[in-house]
Amino acid sequence: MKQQKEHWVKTLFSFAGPCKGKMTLSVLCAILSVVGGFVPFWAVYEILLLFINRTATLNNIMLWCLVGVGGYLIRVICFGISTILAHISAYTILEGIRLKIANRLMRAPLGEVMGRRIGYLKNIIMDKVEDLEPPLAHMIPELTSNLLLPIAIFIWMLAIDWRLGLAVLIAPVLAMIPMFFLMRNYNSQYAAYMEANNHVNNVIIEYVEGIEVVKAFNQSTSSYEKFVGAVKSFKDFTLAWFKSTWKTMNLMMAIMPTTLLGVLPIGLLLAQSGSITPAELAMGIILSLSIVGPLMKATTFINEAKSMEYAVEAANELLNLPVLPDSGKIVPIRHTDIVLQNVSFSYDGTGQNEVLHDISLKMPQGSFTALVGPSGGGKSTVARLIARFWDVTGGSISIGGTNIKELSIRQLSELVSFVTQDNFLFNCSLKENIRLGNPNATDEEVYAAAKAACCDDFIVRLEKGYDTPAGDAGKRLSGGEKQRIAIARAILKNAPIVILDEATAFTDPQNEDKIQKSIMALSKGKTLLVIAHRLSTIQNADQIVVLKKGQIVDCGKQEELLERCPLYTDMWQAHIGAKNWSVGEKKEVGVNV
Ligand SMILES: Nc1ncnc2c1ncn2[C@@H]1O[C@H](COP(=O)(O)OP(=O)(O)OP(=O)(O)O)[C@@H](O)[C@H]1O
Repeated sequence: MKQQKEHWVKTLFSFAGPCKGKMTLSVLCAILSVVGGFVPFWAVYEILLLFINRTATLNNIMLWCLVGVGGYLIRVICFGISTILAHISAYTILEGIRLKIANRLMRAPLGEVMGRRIGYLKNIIMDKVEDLEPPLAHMIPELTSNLLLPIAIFIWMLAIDWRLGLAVLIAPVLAMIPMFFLMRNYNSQYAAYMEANNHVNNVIIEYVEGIEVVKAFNQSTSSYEKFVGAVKSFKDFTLAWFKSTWKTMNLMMAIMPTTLLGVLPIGLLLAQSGSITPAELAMGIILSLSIVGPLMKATTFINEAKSMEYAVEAANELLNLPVLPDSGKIVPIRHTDIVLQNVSFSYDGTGQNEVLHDISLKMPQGSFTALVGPSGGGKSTVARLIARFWDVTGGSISIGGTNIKELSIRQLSELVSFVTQDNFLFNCSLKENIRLGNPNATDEEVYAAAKAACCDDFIVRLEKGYDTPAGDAGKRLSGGEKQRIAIARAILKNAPIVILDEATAFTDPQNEDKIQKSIMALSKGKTLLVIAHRLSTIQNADQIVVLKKGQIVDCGKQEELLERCPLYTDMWQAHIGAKNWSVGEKKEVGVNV
């Protein structure tokens, strides 16, 4: 069911909980600063009165000067405090949004997160959320004073004489006419601007993320041209928008400050007729001039509010990621048979794009199952569903007789070790990277796992050995070495179910033996599911499941499949042919994965 869209302001302020007090205080200080800002005007008025009434003495002039300076100090200090509190509140809100996004990413189905590009996630979590800071931090003190000040001035002028009050409105009201024309297409123009902006962002991210491929295929010129094209078209778009608005914008900016055009003649007429005193006229003129600055500044917040709206909406995309339901229950599991019962699945949740159709399969505890089949057949999808990266759309998956949805996500992750070819190393030492498999493991246990995974030899050769930061080591480690570290991690985790998704992808003649040994160490006595294109690595499996177009074509031991499954026979022959062709004299490894 589609969620009803929450207004962006509501979303934003739902993060203001921890700083409500500070925000309120910030508003109060902003109001005080506006009040303080009036005191100098009042002091000037009183001094004018002293001169007009011929009662001015050095003492009373000094007194009013002090009052004026005092008011000004209150204005400056309160504005400063309000700004500091508003900044603290803004950063608290930003922190709240980022933490909630991180939390949502953890609770969302893993596939939802992995389906998004790193650049895209970084752009939202860092850049878009950061876009909120300047308007948020400045809105409270500045917008409060920029709106309150003109209102208060208007009331003051009404109090002097209602006609003088109305006179000060003439210029702002006239300025509204070009403003109205300016705002007619504002929403659609801003949307187009954001689209152009996102396009540039995407091209930049693609350019940086894909730089390896670009260089490898010598496409740097065309990629650079695409990049330059995007930047140029963004410039053209913004300039065109600017050009289409600058006349109306300048007209508005020209009219807005002309408050004197109304106040001066009307004020003079009123003074001449005796309705207001000369001091009140002078005061009216000063006030009408001081209304201009704040009004002009207030209009800039229209743009800022729009940019906030877009930033919150971008953050909302991640804040509203679906959450994988977590039963939170720890269910006693007596065995680790994995059973897929009539499993169907589509990545978009619709029946039309199903990638698995009614799959039933049993992987008994301690057995070795291999998934093979043509590319795109659904092998990785089956593996990911067992690890619950997504939930099945039909049927069920159970471990030890319990539907995996009934297990807490933590329990399931303790039951399953998932090793893929994307072996991410965190920015800490290699030792800590291996220890991620079991944070309570001692150093000795880490070394033992590394030895079992055949990584000890290359790690000790590094200058700092196990303490080498993964960032430094990562540049020097081969794909196969990184993979063995991931396997060491999984050995340390010692989960009863092991899933290897293309884990032998980096196998080369030098590495194959070592990787196979490490996999053997990892999978001893475990329920093992292996996805492999290299059929020689799975020929001893207890059952080989042949998957094609999301359906099980056949299932059996290698000998059985070679006898009755033409698809498997073709694949095997292609593999043997390719292997003989590629490694020639290399001895075939009889692997018991
Ligand atoms: N994140 C995803 N979103 C949408 N569709 C996906 C996603 N991942 C895979 N698919 C689609 O699901 C189908 C099965 O893909 P899957 O990766 O499971 O196949 P596979 O048999 O493991 O392929 P290969 O051997 O090439 O890795 C394919 O059509 C693929 O395009």
